[in-house]
Amino acid sequence: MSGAGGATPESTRPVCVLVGAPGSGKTTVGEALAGLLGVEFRDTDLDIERMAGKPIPEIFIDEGEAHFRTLERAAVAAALAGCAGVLALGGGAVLAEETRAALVGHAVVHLSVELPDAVKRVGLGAGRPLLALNPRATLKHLMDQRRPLYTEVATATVVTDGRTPDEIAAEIAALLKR
Ligand SMILES: Nc1ncnc2c1ncn2[C@@H]1O[C@H](COP(=O)(O)OP(=O)(O)O)[C@@H](O)[C@H]1O
Ligand SMILES: O=C(O)C1=C[C@@H](OP(=O)(O)O)[C@@H](O)[C@H](O)C1
Ligand SMILES: [Mg+2]
Repeated sequence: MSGAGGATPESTRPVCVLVGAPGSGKTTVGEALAGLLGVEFRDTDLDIERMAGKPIPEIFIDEGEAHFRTLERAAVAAALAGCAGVLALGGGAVLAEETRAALVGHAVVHLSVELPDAVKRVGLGAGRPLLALNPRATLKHLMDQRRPLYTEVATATVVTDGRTPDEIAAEIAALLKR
Protein backbone atom coordinates (compact mmCIF):
# COMPACT_ATOMS: atom_id res chain seq x y z
CA MET A 1 0.00 0.00 0.00
CA SER A 2 1.93 3.01 -1.18
CA GLY A 3 0.84 6.58 -0.59
CA ALA A 4 1.61 7.89 -4.06
CA GLY A 5 0.56 11.34 -5.20
CA GLY A 6 0.55 14.78 -3.59
CA ALA A 7 3.17 17.51 -3.70
CA THR A 8 5.29 16.51 -0.68
CA PRO A 9 8.63 14.80 -1.48
CA GLU A 10 8.67 11.08 -0.55
CA SER A 11 11.36 11.66 2.12
CA THR A 12 9.09 13.86 4.21
CA ARG A 13 5.86 11.92 3.79
CA PRO A 14 4.57 9.85 6.68
CA VAL A 15 4.93 6.11 5.95
CA CYS A 16 1.52 5.77 7.54
CA VAL A 17 -1.16 8.02 9.04
CA LEU A 18 -3.44 6.53 11.71
CA VAL A 19 -7.03 7.69 12.12
CA GLY A 20 -9.88 6.37 14.25
CA ALA A 21 -12.07 7.00 17.27
CA PRO A 22 -10.70 7.90 20.69
CA GLY A 23 -9.58 4.59 22.23
CA SER A 24 -8.97 2.91 18.87
CA GLY A 25 -5.28 2.88 19.82
CA LYS A 26 -3.76 5.41 17.41
CA THR A 27 -1.16 6.61 19.91
CA THR A 28 -0.34 3.17 21.34
CA VAL A 29 -0.32 1.25 18.05
CA GLY A 30 1.48 4.14 16.34
CA GLU A 31 4.35 3.93 18.82
CA ALA A 32 4.55 0.14 18.40
CA LEU A 33 4.45 0.41 14.60
CA ALA A 34 7.16 3.09 14.53
CA GLY A 35 9.34 0.85 16.74
CA LEU A 36 8.77 -2.09 14.41
CA LEU A 37 9.64 -0.05 11.33
CA GLY A 38 12.51 1.85 12.99
CA VAL A 39 11.05 5.25 12.11
CA GLU A 40 10.00 8.30 14.12
CA PHE A 41 6.60 8.48 15.78
CA ARG A 42 4.61 11.69 15.78
CA ASP A 43 1.23 12.46 17.32
CA THR A 44 -0.54 15.70 16.44
CA ASP A 45 -2.04 15.88 19.96
CA LEU A 46 1.49 16.16 21.39
CA ASP A 47 2.43 18.74 18.74
CA ILE A 48 -0.64 20.80 19.72
CA GLU A 49 0.23 20.60 23.42
CA ARG A 50 3.78 21.76 22.65
CA MET A 51 2.50 24.57 20.42
CA ALA A 52 -0.03 25.74 23.01
CA GLY A 53 2.26 25.14 26.00
CA LYS A 54 -0.47 23.30 27.91
CA PRO A 55 -2.38 20.01 28.00
CA ILE A 56 -5.39 19.50 25.69
CA PRO A 57 -7.98 19.60 28.51
CA GLU A 58 -6.68 23.06 29.45
CA ILE A 59 -6.91 24.27 25.85
CA PHE A 60 -10.58 23.20 25.82
CA ILE A 61 -11.23 24.95 29.15
CA ASP A 62 -9.33 28.17 28.40
CA GLU A 63 -9.97 28.70 24.67
CA GLY A 64 -12.69 26.22 23.70
CA GLU A 65 -13.04 23.43 21.15
CA ALA A 66 -13.10 25.73 18.10
CA HIS A 67 -9.66 27.06 18.98
CA PHE A 68 -8.39 23.51 19.55
CA ARG A 69 -9.67 22.54 16.07
CA THR A 70 -7.84 25.53 14.54
CA LEU A 71 -4.59 24.40 16.20
CA GLU A 72 -5.32 20.84 15.10
CA ARG A 73 -5.76 21.74 11.42
CA ALA A 74 -2.41 23.54 11.48
CA ALA A 75 -0.71 20.70 13.36
CA VAL A 76 -1.96 18.09 10.89
CA ALA A 77 -0.87 20.13 7.86
CA ALA A 78 2.60 20.65 9.37
CA ALA A 79 2.98 16.98 10.32
CA LEU A 80 1.86 15.71 6.90
CA ALA A 81 4.60 17.85 5.34
CA GLY A 82 7.29 17.22 7.95
CA CYS A 83 6.96 13.68 9.29
CA ALA A 84 8.74 10.79 7.58
CA GLY A 85 7.56 8.16 10.06
CA VAL A 86 4.28 7.05 11.62
CA LEU A 87 1.79 9.84 12.27
CA ALA A 88 -1.17 9.50 14.66
CA LEU A 89 -3.97 12.07 14.41
CA GLY A 90 -6.46 13.00 17.11
CA GLY A 91 -9.84 11.27 16.81
CA GLY A 92 -11.63 14.44 15.68
CA ALA A 93 -9.09 15.62 13.10
CA VAL A 94 -11.13 14.18 10.21
CA LEU A 95 -14.04 16.51 11.05
CA ALA A 96 -12.20 19.23 9.10
CA GLU A 97 -12.85 19.12 5.35
CA GLU A 98 -9.43 20.74 4.86
CA THR A 99 -7.76 17.86 6.71
CA ARG A 100 -9.69 15.20 4.79
CA ALA A 101 -8.55 16.83 1.54
CA ALA A 102 -4.94 16.99 2.78
CA LEU A 103 -5.00 13.24 3.50
CA VAL A 104 -5.70 12.34 -0.14
CA GLY A 105 -2.68 10.51 -1.57
CA HIS A 106 -1.36 9.39 1.81
CA ALA A 107 -1.32 5.88 3.26
CA VAL A 108 -4.09 6.27 5.83
CA VAL A 109 -5.04 3.38 8.12
CA HIS A 110 -8.34 3.48 9.97
CA LEU A 111 -8.06 1.66 13.30
CA SER A 112 -11.63 0.47 13.74
CA VAL A 113 -13.06 -0.21 17.18
CA GLU A 114 -16.56 -1.00 18.41
CA LEU A 115 -18.13 0.72 21.39
CA PRO A 116 -17.43 -1.93 24.10
CA ASP A 117 -13.65 -2.00 23.54
CA ALA A 118 -13.47 1.79 23.03
CA VAL A 119 -15.28 2.40 26.34
CA LYS A 120 -13.01 -0.03 28.18
CA ARG A 121 -9.91 1.60 26.73
CA VAL A 122 -10.74 5.25 27.37
CA GLY A 123 -11.99 4.32 30.85
CA LEU A 124 -12.40 7.27 33.12
CA GLY A 125 -9.16 8.92 32.01
CA ALA A 126 -9.08 12.71 32.34
CA GLY A 127 -7.15 13.37 29.12
CA ARG A 128 -10.10 13.57 26.72
CA PRO A 129 -12.25 16.60 27.51
CA LEU A 130 -15.03 15.63 25.10
CA LEU A 131 -15.57 12.42 27.07
CA ALA A 132 -15.53 14.01 30.52
CA LEU A 133 -19.33 13.81 30.86
CA ASN A 134 -21.19 10.59 30.14
CA PRO A 135 -18.28 8.94 28.28
CA ARG A 136 -20.20 5.95 26.89
CA ALA A 137 -23.05 7.96 25.31
CA THR A 138 -20.69 10.64 24.03
CA LEU A 139 -18.34 8.09 22.53
CA LYS A 140 -21.26 6.35 20.80
CA HIS A 141 -22.42 9.65 19.32
CA LEU A 142 -18.88 10.60 18.18
CA MET A 143 -18.31 7.19 16.63
CA ASP A 144 -21.64 7.20 14.75
CA GLN A 145 -20.96 10.72 13.46
CA ARG A 146 -17.36 10.07 12.42
CA ARG A 147 -17.37 6.50 11.07
CA PRO A 148 -18.16 7.66 7.50
CA LEU A 149 -15.35 10.22 7.69
CA TYR A 150 -12.76 7.64 8.82
CA THR A 151 -13.91 5.39 5.97
CA GLU A 152 -13.71 8.26 3.48
CA VAL A 153 -10.06 9.09 4.22
CA ALA A 154 -8.77 5.55 4.82
CA THR A 155 -6.81 3.51 2.29
CA ALA A 156 -7.05 0.50 4.64
CA THR A 157 -9.01 -0.48 7.74
CA VAL A 158 -7.60 -2.66 10.53
CA VAL A 159 -9.88 -4.14 13.18
CA THR A 160 -8.57 -3.64 16.72
CA ASP A 161 -11.25 -5.23 18.94
CA GLY A 162 -9.88 -7.99 21.15
CA ARG A 163 -6.38 -7.67 19.70
CA THR A 164 -3.13 -6.46 21.23
CA PRO A 165 -1.35 -3.32 19.99
CA ASP A 166 1.60 -5.50 18.84
CA GLU A 167 -0.68 -7.73 16.74
CA ILE A 168 -2.28 -4.68 15.16
CA ALA A 169 1.09 -3.02 14.48
CA ALA A 170 2.36 -6.22 12.82
CA GLU A 171 -0.70 -6.33 10.54
CA ILE A 172 -0.17 -2.72 9.50
CA ALA A 173 3.55 -3.31 8.87
CA ALA A 174 2.61 -6.23 6.59
CA LEU A 175 0.03 -4.08 4.77
CA LEU A 176 2.61 -1.34 4.18
CA LYS A 177 5.00 -3.83 2.53
CA ARG A 178 2.44 -4.74 -0.14
N1 LIG B 1 -5.48 -2.97 21.15
C1 LIG B 1 -5.56 -2.55 22.42
N2 LIG B 1 -5.94 -3.41 23.40
C2 LIG B 1 -6.04 -3.00 24.67
N3 LIG B 1 -5.80 -1.75 25.11
C3 LIG B 1 -5.43 -0.84 24.19
C4 LIG B 1 -5.30 -1.19 22.81
N4 LIG B 1 -4.92 -0.08 22.12
C5 LIG B 1 -4.83 0.91 23.05
N5 LIG B 1 -5.12 0.45 24.28
C6 LIG B 1 -5.17 1.24 25.53
O1 LIG B 1 -6.30 2.10 25.40
C7 LIG B 1 -6.00 3.40 25.89
C8 LIG B 1 -6.21 4.40 24.74
O2 LIG B 1 -5.25 4.16 23.72
P1 LIG B 1 -4.68 5.32 22.81
O3 LIG B 1 -3.53 4.75 22.06
O4 LIG B 1 -4.44 6.54 23.62
O5 LIG B 1 -5.90 5.58 21.80
P2 LIG B 1 -6.20 6.80 20.84
O6 LIG B 1 -4.88 7.51 20.61
O7 LIG B 1 -6.75 6.19 19.59
O8 LIG B 1 -7.22 7.62 21.56
C9 LIG B 1 -4.56 3.34 26.41
O9 LIG B 1 -4.63 3.14 27.78
C10 LIG B 1 -3.96 2.13 25.72
O10 LIG B 1 -2.99 1.51 26.50
O1 LIG C 1 -12.10 12.80 19.47
C1 LIG C 1 -11.71 13.97 19.65
O2 LIG C 1 -12.34 14.96 19.20
C2 LIG C 1 -10.45 14.18 20.39
C3 LIG C 1 -9.59 13.11 20.53
C4 LIG C 1 -8.32 13.21 21.26
O3 LIG C 1 -7.34 12.35 20.65
P1 LIG C 1 -7.41 10.74 20.68
O4 LIG C 1 -8.35 10.29 19.59
O5 LIG C 1 -6.00 10.32 20.41
O6 LIG C 1 -7.90 10.34 22.03
C5 LIG C 1 -7.81 14.64 21.27
O7 LIG C 1 -7.41 15.04 19.98
C6 LIG C 1 -8.88 15.58 21.79
O8 LIG C 1 -9.16 15.23 23.12
C7 LIG C 1 -10.14 15.53 20.92
MG1 LIG D 1 -4.14 9.47 20.76
